[in-house]
Amino acid sequence: MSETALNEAGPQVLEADGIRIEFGGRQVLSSVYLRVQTGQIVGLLGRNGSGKSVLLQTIFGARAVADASVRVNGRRVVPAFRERGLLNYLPQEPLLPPSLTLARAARLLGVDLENATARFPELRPQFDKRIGELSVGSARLVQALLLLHADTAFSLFDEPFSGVMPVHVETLAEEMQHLKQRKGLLITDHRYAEVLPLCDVVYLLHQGRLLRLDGDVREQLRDYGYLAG
Ligand SMILES: Nc1ncnc2c1ncn2[C@@H]1O[C@H](COP(=O)(O)OP(=O)(O)OP(=O)(O)O)[C@@H](O)[C@H]1O
Repeated sequence: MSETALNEAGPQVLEADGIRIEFGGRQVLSSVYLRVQTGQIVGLLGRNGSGKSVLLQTIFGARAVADASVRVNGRRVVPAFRERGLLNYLPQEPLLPPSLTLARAARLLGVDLENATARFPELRPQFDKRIGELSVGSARLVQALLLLHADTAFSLFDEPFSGVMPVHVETLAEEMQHLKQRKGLLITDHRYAEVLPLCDVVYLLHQGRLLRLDGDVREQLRDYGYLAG
């Protein structure tokens, strides 16, 4: 296991701080602060276009932002993806090349495919298939599972449940719940009914500000117009 993921001294804390982004004079993120630690699942909700993907890209380091501070245990790590074993990121778009077989993709990511798919017997006959040959939902599921099982302290997931059938969404959610014993997960997905029960902390991006929701989360989601009233 990598040095970052294996820390007997206590949880790893990933923080993003002072993230400000504007496009064409429109402030999408204004001075956002977000925290996730190993052992936690953190949910990031927000209306379409509120800036969830932009925030994940910025934390990962795929989007350069002036003055953005991303820290692990207080140490600045920008771009974070360069830090070995720190984090991986499932974008909204397909991540892995369609020409790779599942088996090869797993090997490249250092993941034991048998173990990663143990709860999904339907995937077993597909190990030698190329990712491009899988159905859209199966490809999404496989990519989420591989990143979840990869040896990083954190995983950032942008819509991991998108296109995945309900029975697999439930099992993937259970898998996330199980894997958080050794990781911190930051998840954004509009399937809030599946996301909310998973989360230790819920943030809502609303008009450029990131609000940490405590108390009756659903009521606040209604108040801010994310859910119908
Ligand atoms: N490169 C860019 N140039 C201009 N505007 C951009 C760019 N990238 C993102 N935006 C804008 O930033 C805003 C936030 O986009 P983002 O994709 O982060 O939203 P989101 O919350 O993930 O939305 P969704 O729920 O629809 O996935 C949107 O208004 C989008 O149009």
